[in-house]
Amino acid sequence: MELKQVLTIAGSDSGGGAGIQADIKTFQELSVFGTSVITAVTAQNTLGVTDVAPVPLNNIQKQLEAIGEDFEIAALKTGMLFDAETIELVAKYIKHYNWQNLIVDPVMIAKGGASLLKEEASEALIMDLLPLAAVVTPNIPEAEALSNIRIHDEESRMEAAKAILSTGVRGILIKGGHGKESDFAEDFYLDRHGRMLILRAPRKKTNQTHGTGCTFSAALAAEFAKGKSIEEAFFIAKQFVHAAITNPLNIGAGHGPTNHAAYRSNSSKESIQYVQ
Ligand SMILES: Nc1ncnc2c1ncn2[C@@H]1O[C@H](COP(=O)(O)OP(=O)(O)OP(=O)(O)O)[C@@H](O)[C@H]1O
Ligand SMILES: Cc1ncc(COP(=O)(O)O)c(N)n1
Repeated sequence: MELKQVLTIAGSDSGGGAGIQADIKTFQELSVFGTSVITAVTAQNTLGVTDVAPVPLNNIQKQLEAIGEDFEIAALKTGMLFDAETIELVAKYIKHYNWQNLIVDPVMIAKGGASLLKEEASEALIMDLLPLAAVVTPNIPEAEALSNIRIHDEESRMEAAKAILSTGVRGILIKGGHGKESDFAEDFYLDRHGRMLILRAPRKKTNQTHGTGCTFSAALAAEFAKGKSIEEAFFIAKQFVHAAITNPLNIGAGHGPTNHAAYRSNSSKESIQYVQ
C-alpha cells in the first residue's frame, strides 16, 4: 500500500502533548508518513509555557524547501506560526509548491494562557493563509477573535462561521471543547456552499486535554491525505480525539496530554454521532 506523505508546520512542545509532537504521533497512528517544518521551539510541560524561541525565518524557508523538493505532500496542517513574517513565508511556499488539502489550526493561546501568536499576526492569518485553506479549525475563543463575534448560542456560532467564510477559506470547523456549560463537546462545520455538519460526543470531565486541537487537525490532514471526504475525515478525527481524551495517561501535574494510542484499540467510537 502506498504510504501518503503529510506535513505539519507548527511549533515544538517539549512536553510532547501538543504541537509538532502531537501531530507526528497522530500521523503515525493513522498510517500516514509525517514530515515537519518547525516554526518555534517552546519550553513547555503540562503546567505551562516557560519560553518561546522563534526559529529564524531563513531556517524555516530551508525546511520548507527541503520538504517541497523531495516529498509528495498529499495534505498538510499548520499550527503555531507565531508571527506575521512566518505566516507570509509559509503562505508563499504553500502556493509555490501548490500544496493542496491545507488545514489551518489557528493556534493563538495555549490552554495555560501563554500567547502562541502575536496579536498583530491575526491579520496575516486572515489575509494570506485562510484563502489557501480547505478547512480552518478554530476553538470557540479563536473563532470569536477571527470573526469579532461573541459566540453564546447556535445563532451567533453560525454568524461567526459565515464571517470567517467570507475570508475566502472553503470550510470552517468550530471546535466545541471550550463550550463548558454543555453536556456535549459539539463541533460545527460549515462550507461556502452552505453544507453544515455537526458532530457530538459526550463531554468528559477532565483536565487531560492538552493538545486536543493539534491532534484533531492532524487527524483531519491524515484522512484528507488518504482521499477521505470531509464527512468521513471529520468523523474519524472526532473519534480519534475522543478516544485520546477518554483513555487518559495521567502524565504530569497540570493539563495532561491525551492518549494518542487509544484510537487503535478504542471502545468509545459508538458515542459519537452526527446531529441533524
Ligand atoms: N472535555 C472534552 N470532552 C470531550 N471532547 C472534548 C473535550 N474537550 C475538547 N474536546 C474535543 O476535542 C477537540 C478539540 O477541541 P478544543 O476546543 O479543545 O480545541 P483546542 O482548544 O484548539 O485544543 P488545544 O488548544 O488544546 O490544542 C474537539 O473535537 C472537541 O470537541
Ligand atoms: C507548540 C504548541 N502548539 C500548540 C499548542 C496548543 O495546545 P494547548 O491549547 O492544549 O496548550 C501548544 N500548547 N504548544
